[in-house]
Amino acid sequence: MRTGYGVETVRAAERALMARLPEGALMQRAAAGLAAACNGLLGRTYGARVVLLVGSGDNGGDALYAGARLARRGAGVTAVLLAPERAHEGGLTALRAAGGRTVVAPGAVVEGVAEPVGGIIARADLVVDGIVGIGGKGGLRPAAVELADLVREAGVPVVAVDLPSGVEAETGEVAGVAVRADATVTFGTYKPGLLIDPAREYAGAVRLIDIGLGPHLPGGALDAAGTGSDGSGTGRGRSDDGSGKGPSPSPAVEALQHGDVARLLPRPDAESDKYRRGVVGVVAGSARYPGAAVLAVAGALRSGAGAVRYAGPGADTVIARYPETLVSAGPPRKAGRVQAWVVGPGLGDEQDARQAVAEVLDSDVPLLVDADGLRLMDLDAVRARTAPTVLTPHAGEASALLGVPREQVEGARLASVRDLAARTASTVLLKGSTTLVADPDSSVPVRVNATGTGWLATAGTGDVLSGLIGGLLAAGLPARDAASAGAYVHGLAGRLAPDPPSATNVAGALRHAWHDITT
Ligand SMILES: NC(=O)C1=CN([C@@H]2O[C@H](COP(=O)(O)OP(=O)(O)OC[C@H]3O[C@@H](n4cnc5c(N)ncnc54)[C@H](O)[C@@H]3O)[C@@H](O)[C@H]2O)[C@@H](O)CC1
Ligand SMILES: Nc1ncnc2c1ncn2[C@@H]1O[C@H](COP(=O)(O)OP(=O)(O)O)[C@@H](O)[C@H]1O
Ligand SMILES: [K+]
Repeated sequence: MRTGYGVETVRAAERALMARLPEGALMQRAAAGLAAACNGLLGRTYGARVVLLVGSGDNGGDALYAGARLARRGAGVTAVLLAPERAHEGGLTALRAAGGRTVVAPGAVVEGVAEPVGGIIARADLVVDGIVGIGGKGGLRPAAVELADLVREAGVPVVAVDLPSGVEAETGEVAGVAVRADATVTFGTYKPGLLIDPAREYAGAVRLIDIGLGPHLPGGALDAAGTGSDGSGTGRGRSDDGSGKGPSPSPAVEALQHGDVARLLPRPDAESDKYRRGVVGVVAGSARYPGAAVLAVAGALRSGAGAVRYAGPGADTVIARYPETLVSAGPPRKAGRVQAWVVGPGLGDEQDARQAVAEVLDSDVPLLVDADGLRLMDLDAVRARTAPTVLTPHAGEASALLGVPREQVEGARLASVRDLAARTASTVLLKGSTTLVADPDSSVPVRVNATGTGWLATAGTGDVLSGLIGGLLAAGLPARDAASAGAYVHGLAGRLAPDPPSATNVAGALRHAWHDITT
């Protein structure tokens, strides 16, 4: 499991660790890791031109100490200081002692002459962004914006220290201008902003440097065990990471890895039969959108469930394509027993569709609602359900449910998915550039999916995902595990399918993804 912690949690862990170490030792570990990463990116450090962008906090300190290390290996290092009188003193001394030089940033409010740094940046082989790290508040200040603009115009390689300056560590939001990095060297743990778009996109390739923080982070042992079970960290009433009220007892976000998903995916044993393995019922498709029925069934058939029932107007189309499906043309209540329902893809908005959604909402088995189902569902009925409910909106559907503009959902994905999960008392999977899965209990970490690809943004792939997750629910996975494992397998299938994939290709590639994960 890959975990991301909020700022207060990171700071508390750092305090605990620092209390056991000599003064400055932690920053030296960070700087050593940063310098090693820069050496790797430069290829040849001797004679390379390195520019450090140095803010007034410890993030700048990391950059200065790493710059000193690079200078000792023969790099020509220039530090551009945003606040010369507040720059990290020890770092400045170390850099100067190693032969590095300093200049004052344009826009820096200081006595002395600001030097034109555009040329220095444009000629750099590498820019090290140490403007601001986890201490950043709000959008970048004007002098920092000016530097970020110069770096963007120069188009030179950038490595960000801990985080690209200007992105929100806590949320992945980006308020205004931020530095775009080719790589980010982060310390001790991932931060949510490194895993969630839009910030994730600014970070480039992320490298985690171990500075010994692990044992001081809450929930670390549990996460390392990779149990993936629901309820980790529950019941301890964490304060929300954005509140600044103190560290939380669990990670803010976590991302499943291959091993975690392998442990979650259903596996038949000697006593299995098709009913024990789980039967998933699919209510999808309409005269207008018959393909959605086929695609949702395609996903369900590759989910590891024992059988797939289909109920609705697409029965003939489905059986023609997948003879292994148990089909009926009537309403869900007449389809026979299932262990989970999927409702919504391509359902249209006829009266029959509305009635079908109401019927499955009324059932006492796990339910996934997608697409048209999200428009047709009665919110009170959703909240009143006794069995788990999974909602799978894209940003547009989430914006309609939340009553906010779509851009707001896309700009604040973490807050949006948490809000929707709390309001609907459901597990919510928010689709898009970063797929997030939130539990209705806000103390449970939000799962971030790491496997997707932009190629999945093609018609019908969401239908496949619905069927897949529904099958995992029928096989007995808890809602959060079914949704996040489903997103993982689906994202991997998107990558394994030939470019550019169609939804049918993605459904076909699910078995390759499954094989890749479990063997
Ligand atoms: N605390 C520790 O033990 C360690 C911290 N490390 C580094 O220290 C960083 C955190 O250091 P700090 O707490 O000093 O905070 P930062 O250096 O991240 O930022 C604080 C400084 O940035 C300025 N600032 C805040 N918001 C800004 C904005 N929007 N635009 C421009 N300037 C802004 C503030 O005036 C303040 O001086 C981490 O990100 C990491 O790089 C590492 O050295 C590892 C060890
Ligand atoms: N930019 C993107 N990067 C990665 N995955 C994406 C992106 N945009 C969409 N997706 C994924 O593609 C799928 C599209 O689902 P959806 O929007 O419901 O489409 P449809 O209704 O046509 O099936 C989802 O799995 C979603 O997460
Ligand atoms: K930074």
